[in-house]
Amino acid sequence: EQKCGKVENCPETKYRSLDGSCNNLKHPEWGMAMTRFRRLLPAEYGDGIRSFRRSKSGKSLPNARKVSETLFPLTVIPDKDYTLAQMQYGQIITHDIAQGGGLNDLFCCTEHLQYLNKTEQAPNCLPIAVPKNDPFYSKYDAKCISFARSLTDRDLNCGKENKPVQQINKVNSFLDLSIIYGNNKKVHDYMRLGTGGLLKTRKYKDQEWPLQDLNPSESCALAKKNDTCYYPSDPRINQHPHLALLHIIFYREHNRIAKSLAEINSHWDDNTLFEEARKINIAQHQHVSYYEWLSLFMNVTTLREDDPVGYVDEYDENVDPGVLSEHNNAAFRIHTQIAGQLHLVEEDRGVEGTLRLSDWYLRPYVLEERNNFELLARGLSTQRSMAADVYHDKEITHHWFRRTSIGYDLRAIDIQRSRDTGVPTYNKARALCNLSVAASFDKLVDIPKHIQEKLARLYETVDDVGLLVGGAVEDVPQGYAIGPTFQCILLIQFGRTRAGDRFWYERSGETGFTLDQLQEIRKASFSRLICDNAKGVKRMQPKGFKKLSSSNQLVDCQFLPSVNLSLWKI
Ligand code: HEM
Repeated sequence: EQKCGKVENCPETKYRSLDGSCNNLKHPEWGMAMTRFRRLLPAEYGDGIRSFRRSKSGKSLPNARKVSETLFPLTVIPDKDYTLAQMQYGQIITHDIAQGGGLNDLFCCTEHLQYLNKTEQAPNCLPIAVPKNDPFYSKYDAKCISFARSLTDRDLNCGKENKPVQQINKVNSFLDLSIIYGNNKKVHDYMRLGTGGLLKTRKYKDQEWPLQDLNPSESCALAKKNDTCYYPSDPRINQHPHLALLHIIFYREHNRIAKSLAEINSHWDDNTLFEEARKINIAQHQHVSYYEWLSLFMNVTTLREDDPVGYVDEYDENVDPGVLSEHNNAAFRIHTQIAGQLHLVEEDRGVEGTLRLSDWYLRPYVLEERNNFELLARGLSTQRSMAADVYHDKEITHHWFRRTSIGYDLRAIDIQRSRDTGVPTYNKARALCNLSVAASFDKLVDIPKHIQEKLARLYETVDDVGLLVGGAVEDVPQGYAIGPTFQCILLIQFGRTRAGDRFWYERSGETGFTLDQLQEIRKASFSRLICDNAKGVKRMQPKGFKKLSSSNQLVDCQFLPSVNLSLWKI
């Protein structure tokens, strides 16, 4: 059954599948959608199988909301170098390779975080307090818990009963723009126009927009019935305006490439045009992700050389690209750089207005009003992201989904989610990374003293601190966005994501490009993507993830390197 990743036969094709199956011909299920997250370390559950991790002495760990409030206070400090685009591209990468959420019975408890300030304890739902007399309790608790209970270990764990539960990644683990193309045929086919290699789009104000979701439900909190909400090629597309904006950039980029290819190769049929455009779109995205984004973010010299010329053939069929739980449920949950106010920025880079993030969760239609799309696109690459530190914006730690509920704390959800998913302790991850293991709070060498003291007040022993919490409070070395433990995990993950992808864009052979084409792909940049797909943006700085400066000044879009598609002429 697909859920457990069984693939019978792999078709012969030079293009990627949608669900990631058959990328690896020896292990066709590796990296496939609806298969289990991988682990570096054994899961740590309270009962060894599925319940929240507990303290070493067997007690509940400190309340997640309390941990969030104590360790991740509210302050707005802009980053010195990065633009908000740097943060936003990170969310695109995350969504491209992982979608977790809950399939184990404690997931529902995480949903109750909004009640954390109340004191009564919910049965079956230990660390979360939900008042029984609250209407939400019966609605959610009963529904959730009974759903969860109806799942057997078999459902949860691909038939491996009585083994520690492993959560399922609903999307494929490859960096392949599945957020745009879908992870399954049904979604994919719905979006294909069937001619010219194009994706279906809606024309409005002389621009192309994604299809409207005709049955919007939980994925959208519409103000008025007919307001636009986008068809969920990825269910998270509507989450907030900047995320939807980058989705649209990639949609338009696909059609832009397909139209050019159709002019160059008029004999190509719909499918060839579609697959070749998809392949180029994905290649550019992989290039921006690794060379422009990841290299900014952390020291990737151990991951690859800076500026390769020629092919990079590192594919290894023994490398499993499946997303790691330690990555998805701890190290990569980098929510500290999120900004609560989104600037609307004019062509001269003056700020014309601001959108409050929590006003616009699940209301993407704001992009289509006035010229907001362009104003927000410029804002993304002009406004600075929040600093990579312990401080978080209250839009995310108090008001997440404020308009549809009383407001969640995303950081508390992260903390709870990592306990849900059996993520191991900080010390165990440090040992795995060959970093020092602390015998007491004051021996946490990468964590500042004042935070060591807070940890000591929250936890019984240093061995109770989870990877997500310990890693997120480490000192961040100058020029990086995360501390050494998270860097170690990300290096493992992104090393596997590349070396485990048979279709990696820098490879030679029939899945790759000609050398000349590859050198063209290497001209792709975030700024060029914006220039080509946000019509009203006429000037961008070459490095869109970095703030404007004397060495990164605005230039006319035409002067930014671009990929010459005429090299695809056959
Ligand atoms: C405005 C920006 C962002 C918002 C509003 C946001 C919000 C969220 C939400 C609501 C979740 C689900 C939490 C749960 O139920 O477990 C989540 C998960 C996650 N986020 Fe973010 N996030 C943002 C940016 C980022 C960035 C920049 C990164 C990394 C660089 C990131 C990494 C992750 C990861 C790895 C997950 C787990 C994914 C999954 O399993 O589905 N997020 N985020």
